[in-house]
Amino acid sequence: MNWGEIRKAVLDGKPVVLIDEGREFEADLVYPAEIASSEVVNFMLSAKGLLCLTMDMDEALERGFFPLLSKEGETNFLVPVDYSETFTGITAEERALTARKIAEGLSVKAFRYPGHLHLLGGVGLNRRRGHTESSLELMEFLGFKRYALIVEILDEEGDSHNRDYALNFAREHGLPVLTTDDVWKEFVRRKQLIRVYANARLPTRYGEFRIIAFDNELDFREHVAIVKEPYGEVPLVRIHSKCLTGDTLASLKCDCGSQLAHALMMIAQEGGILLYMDQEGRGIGLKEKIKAYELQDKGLDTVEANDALGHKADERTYEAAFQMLRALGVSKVKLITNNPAKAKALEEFGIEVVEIIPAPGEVTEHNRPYLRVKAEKLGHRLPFEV
Ligand SMILES: Nc1nc2c(ncn2[C@@H]2O[C@H](COP(=O)(O)OP(=O)(O)OP(=O)(O)O)[C@@H](O)[C@H]2O)c(=O)[nH]1
Ligand SMILES: [Mg+2]
Ligand SMILES: [Mg+2]
Ligand SMILES: [Zn+2]
Repeated sequence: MNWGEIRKAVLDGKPVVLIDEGREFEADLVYPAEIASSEVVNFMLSAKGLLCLTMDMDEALERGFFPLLSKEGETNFLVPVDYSETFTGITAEERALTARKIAEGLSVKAFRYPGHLHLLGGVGLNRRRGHTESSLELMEFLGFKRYALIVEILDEEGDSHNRDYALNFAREHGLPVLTTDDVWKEFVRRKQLIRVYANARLPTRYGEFRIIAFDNELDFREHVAIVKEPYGEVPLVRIHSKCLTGDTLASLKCDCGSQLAHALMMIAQEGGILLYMDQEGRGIGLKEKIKAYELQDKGLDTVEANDALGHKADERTYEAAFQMLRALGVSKVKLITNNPAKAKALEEFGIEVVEIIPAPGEVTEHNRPYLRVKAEKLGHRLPFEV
């Protein structure tokens, strides 16, 4: 279903089933508060979770609603309310009325508290990837105000983490289904949160570049671009993940340092862009990478070591790389990589990968087993024998 079709279903009284795949595996029903009706609220209550109204936290505070203490990253509840002209506030009809009144933008003075409609404050999908934040973006994508009613779907046993039950529930009632990942991807496409902050000359051994730093409200990390102009309509692009040991300390355990040098040389000659991504250790961070090295010293390979530490083999994502390219006005690339996942990720966001150019790295006695594992387990296409 596209956004227009989902909007139609919603206007028809069908809440969206929003599945939190990968995070909590929870499914919530989500519905625009501004058009909440007695019927829809009554139906949502049949899902058995906690019916809440979500709104942007900043706005909730401005309007005088009271936040409850919550730990960093946890659900941000506010004191529940009833619209002042309700009787008890508990009925489906009265909760729907309270929801619509909140969506009208009335201040806290128009409500009694504590009441029967729980409130959740969203802190922005870039800061927290929960149902609360996702529901608010979803409202916006569907053309509604940023207030949603949400409720978890519990199964026969009362469990909230039953994906099949939720899908069945959706089918039975003809409800649209989305994942929080769908919402996140659309968010990344629609909202440009990375902007050029500084652009300076950077002469190097490989040639004369410019280095570009960004204001990054998407993942808040310090990625940079090293650019050689002119780079034309379809620039040569290398997305290089940080490797302190390989890039800076000349480690021979991996091929990163030599790949970086090679890419910079190519870009110096032809023009292009190197995105230097703050994604140390395939996204697990330096400390964890060194822990993984410790396990590799004991005989595990790079994938097994990540696994033993409870990490995915590769935890990188490329939303930031995509938005950096967009900030630089690039929509088509010739990508220097052996890793098909990078090309696939860019294409998902609408960047056209016109050509994939192999990224040769130096093979040493120390990195040969590592490169073999990357080819065998991580799908890398190596332009040389290992
Ligand atoms: N977790 C973990 N990360 C590693 C290990 N060895 C190298 N890395 C990291 O792997 C990443 C390699 O980045 P890239 O060279 O950009 O990516 P790639 O997947 O090799 O893909 P291409 O080089 O483009 O073919 C860097 O972040 C390194 O820090 C290891 O043994 N364990
Ligand atoms: Mg939840
Ligand atoms: Mg590499
Ligand atoms: Zn490396």
